[in-house]
Amino acid sequence: MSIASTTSETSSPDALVVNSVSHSFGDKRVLDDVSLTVPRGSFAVLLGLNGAGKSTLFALITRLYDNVSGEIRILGRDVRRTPGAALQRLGVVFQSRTLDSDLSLQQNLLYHAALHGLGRRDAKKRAQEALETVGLADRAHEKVRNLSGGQARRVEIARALLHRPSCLLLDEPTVGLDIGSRESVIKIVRDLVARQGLGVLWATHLIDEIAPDDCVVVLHKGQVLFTGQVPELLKAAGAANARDAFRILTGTQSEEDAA
Ligand SMILES: Nc1ncnc2c1ncn2[C@@H]1O[C@H](COP(=O)(O)OP(=O)(O)OP(=O)(O)O)[C@@H](O)[C@H]1O
Repeated sequence: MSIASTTSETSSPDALVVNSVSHSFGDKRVLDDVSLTVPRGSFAVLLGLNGAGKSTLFALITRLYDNVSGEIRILGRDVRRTPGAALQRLGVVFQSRTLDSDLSLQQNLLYHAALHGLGRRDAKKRAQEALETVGLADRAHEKVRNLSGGQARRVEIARALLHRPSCLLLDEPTVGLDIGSRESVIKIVRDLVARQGLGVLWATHLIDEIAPDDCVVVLHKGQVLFTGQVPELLKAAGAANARDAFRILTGTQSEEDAA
């Protein structure tokens, strides 16, 4: 990840650019001049404790809230000026579960595809492909309520891929999952980056989800404290491992601060 942001539209724009974005709820400033860039084909980790501002940033990127300051671009398209074109290139897995448990996996996906204006036949084909990508094609006609938490997350990833986005946002996608399910979800997303060149922004408070060559953005109390790869993080903090580096940078001490 580069700190320098691509603010103009180019022939090969970054998957996501957030440039000098701030946000307040009333008097409370929860994001303060936040900038980050996720190039295509890269896995970027937005690392922050509860309350750091990760979900608020996601709400601004997805236009749930309006960014009144700064600039957000998806594949070069400004989300405020050209929201349709920008959001068309974005897939999102939100923190809270949003599948209909009384519908089958395929029905959940077809419903979402219809919202994106996909025709029925195309939607069925894409739904099958997306379920194959997450290893659940053989469960397409089962009800979501029969799935484990990790499997349901994988369906949400499949759903986020239906309209073939170039940028994928995932907000704490592994919370509440056991170790095996977490690993499977992370692997699916890393494979999407490696094989399909998606740019991924993965928000988490779990330091052990970071791989050495990931781009890491440390967000703390609404401010970006660090942007770069793990070796630079260790160097910047003078620490032996990422957990210690995070604690030093954020001034947090206790074990439970960053799991
Ligand atoms: N709608 C809101 N109104 C007022 N304050 C809010 C609102 N949403 C979030 N906040 C506050 O903004 C700050 C950032 O919250 P946010 O949910 O973005 O953090 P987070 O990093 O996603 O943490 P978590 O994982 O716990 O959701 C917190 O102090 C939170 O209490």
